[in-house]
Amino acid sequence: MPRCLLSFDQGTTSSRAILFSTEGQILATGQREFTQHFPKPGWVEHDPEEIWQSTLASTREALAASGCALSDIAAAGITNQRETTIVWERASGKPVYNAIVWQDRRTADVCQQLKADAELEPRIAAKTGLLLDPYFSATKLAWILDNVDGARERAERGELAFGTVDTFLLWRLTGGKVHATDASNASRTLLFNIHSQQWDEELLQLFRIPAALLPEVKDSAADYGRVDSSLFGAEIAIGGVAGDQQAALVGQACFRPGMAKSTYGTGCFMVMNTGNEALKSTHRLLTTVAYRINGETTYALEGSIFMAGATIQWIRDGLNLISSACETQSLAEATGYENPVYMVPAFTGLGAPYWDPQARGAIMGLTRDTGIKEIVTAGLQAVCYQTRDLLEAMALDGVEPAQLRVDGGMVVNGWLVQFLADVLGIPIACPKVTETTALGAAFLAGLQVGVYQSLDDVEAFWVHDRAYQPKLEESQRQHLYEGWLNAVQRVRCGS
Ligand SMILES: Nc1ncnc2c1ncn2[C@@H]1O[C@H](COP(=O)(O)OP(=O)(O)O)[C@@H](O)[C@H]1O
Ligand SMILES: O=P(O)(O)OC[C@H](O)CO
Repeated sequence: MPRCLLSFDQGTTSSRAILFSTEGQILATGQREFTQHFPKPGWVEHDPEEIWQSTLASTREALAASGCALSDIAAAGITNQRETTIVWERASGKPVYNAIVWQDRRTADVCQQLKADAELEPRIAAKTGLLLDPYFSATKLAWILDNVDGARERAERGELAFGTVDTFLLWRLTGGKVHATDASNASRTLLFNIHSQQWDEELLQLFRIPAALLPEVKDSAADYGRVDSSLFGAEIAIGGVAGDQQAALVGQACFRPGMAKSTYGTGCFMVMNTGNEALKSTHRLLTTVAYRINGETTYALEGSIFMAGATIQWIRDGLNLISSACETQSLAEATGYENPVYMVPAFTGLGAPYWDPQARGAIMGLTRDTGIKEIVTAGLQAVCYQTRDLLEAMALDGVEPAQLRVDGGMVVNGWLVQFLADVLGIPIACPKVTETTALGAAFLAGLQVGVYQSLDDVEAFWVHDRAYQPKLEESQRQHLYEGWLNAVQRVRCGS
């Protein structure tokens, strides 16, 4: 009986491959960082060939470290940075342009022009659960078709294929045999109707996207073909695909309505399971597909923050105030909660619930005795205040979670997580296995090949590690948060 599951976890800054036991324990990991390209202000690109090579290298590293025979692998799952848009030639598999990354704002003007028709955004939101923002794939895809020589004509002739990163990897892994995505990834494109679960004709026309480009949309646990044997030495069944934040919801075992997780990596993404109801937010959160299994769609509400760990990277690499992210904890401990400095890291505008692409970052409340530690602490606090913004929006939508499960690279910082509990006023739980994104994809793959019969089977594998209880007086919690709201108000440009 095969005893492990392989996960390809293709993130914004690195590609990881993780082998899990069928009980959800990590057996081996491989990881490769790759280059971030910033060709113009507000533009962010990745080289798809580098995404591919780093995926191959990290997988080979994990396979070698695990000592697992390929025949031990029951199935593989793919999870990925979402929205990032790639177009390639069907004949050669060669991309026609770099991947336009989810953070890229080059199509902000296009979105702004479309918003001039006040009825359009609500109509799009009703179909897709999303807003008119450059974050999503549709305007990025249109940009490639309009700016790469001959791309539109070739797309119309059926010579090109579009995909988010899962689809591109699937194409490459299967040797060009499978052009597919899952419903959770499709739901981030602005082209997919989350109610009918189909690509939407009206949206394709609006964004001028030829249907011939599009992949088939499958369940998140489905037959996605097999990894070509030439790549790792034997075929491996691909049984699961999900966008990374939805996969983390699965890896955090948030299977019941009201359960929520928040992932603190480059950005922060808070996702709450809303069951089979596509709950419509009236406070600018996104409605999205959490996962689709056996044709049954589970929906989620999501709040997306663009700058979480990336704020700390900027403090480290842009300002050179620290030499490593882990220094932030002791600096924050030395500063304490009553920090008069507020940082609003709106470097690429503000995401949920403000959706203000024109807002820009600011540091406020500086005095003559402000030093490095206050600025660093303000960076950590900003991540927590932004999470509170999301929680407030969920509460106004009538679905506040009673507890939050957290993961991602930042949650090793105990000060940050305690401050988060204090600012939110709800308990926070960290699991033992924090690679929840990869774990979620592995669970979906295991479900498809019969390692598990249902998601109930994997619930027991979520093992609690640390809990943080809120300790702050309500009045102090409010006082701190009001300082944040005031700071945000000052950087807003309106949207
Ligand atoms: N001790 C720490 N305190 C605060 N932030 C940290 C700490 N360690 C890492 N980080 C931040 O976590 C992020 C990395 O998290 P990770 O989940 O690997 O990101 P991603 O998957 O988006 O590439 C980095 O942006 C880094 O700045
Ligand atoms: O790769 P991450 O972890 O930064 O996640 C990126 C998100 O999927 C973007 O929506």
